[in-house]
Amino acid sequence: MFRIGQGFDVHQLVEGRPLILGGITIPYEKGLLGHSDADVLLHTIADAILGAIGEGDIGKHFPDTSADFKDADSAKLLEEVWKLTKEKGYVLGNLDCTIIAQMPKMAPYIQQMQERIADLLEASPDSINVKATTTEMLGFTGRGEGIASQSVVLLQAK
Ligand SMILES: Nc1ccn([C@@H]2O[C@H](COP(=O)(O)O)[C@@H](O)[C@H]2O)c(=O)n1
Ligand SMILES: C[C@@]1(CO)OP(=O)(O)OP(=O)(O)OC[C@H]1O
Repeated sequence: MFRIGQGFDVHQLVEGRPLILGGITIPYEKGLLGHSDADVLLHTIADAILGAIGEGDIGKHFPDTSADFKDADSAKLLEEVWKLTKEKGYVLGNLDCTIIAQMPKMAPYIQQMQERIADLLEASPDSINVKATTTEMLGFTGRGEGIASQSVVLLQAK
C-alpha cells in the first residue's frame, strides 16, 4: 500500500539569525525566524511525512507553545517523525521538495541538503530531490521577506 503526503510552510527572513535550510547552514545576511531554528524545508518534509501516515502535523507533535521546542534543531524533530513512521511500518519511496526564495541562490547547496536529508531519513540520496525557484520578484518571497517551501512524499507499507 502506498501513502502520499504534502507539506507547505513559510518563515520570515530577519537579520541576526543564521539561515538553516535542509539541515545545513547557508551563508546569508539574514536567517529565518521561528520558535525552532525555523528550517522551513525540514518542516515541510516533516509535515508531508506526518500527512502520509495520518498523524496530523508538526505543530501537533512539537507545539510552538512548548518551551521544549524553543530553538529546537529541526533535524532532531524530523528524526522523531521518521522514527514514528518506521514504527508504523512504512519505508520511503521518494521525496520531492521545492524551496521558494528570491535569495540566496540555493543551487550550490542543493546536493549537501539532499545528502543531509537522506541521512536523517536513512534513505538513499537518489530518493531525495530538492529544488529551488524564485517568484520572479513577486510577493513576499520575491521581496525577500520570507522563504516558503513545499514537499511531497511517497511512502510504502512494508
Ligand atoms: N533561490 C533560488 C532560486 C532559484 N534557483 C535556481 O535558479 C533557477 C531559475 O529560477 P527561476 O525562479 O527563475 O525559475 C531554478 O530552477 C533553480 O535552479 C536557485 O538556485 N536558488
Ligand atoms: C517547529 C515549531 C516548534 O518549535 O515551531 P516553529 O519554528 O515556529 O515552526 P512552525 O512551522 O511555525 O510550526 C511548528 C512548530 O511547532
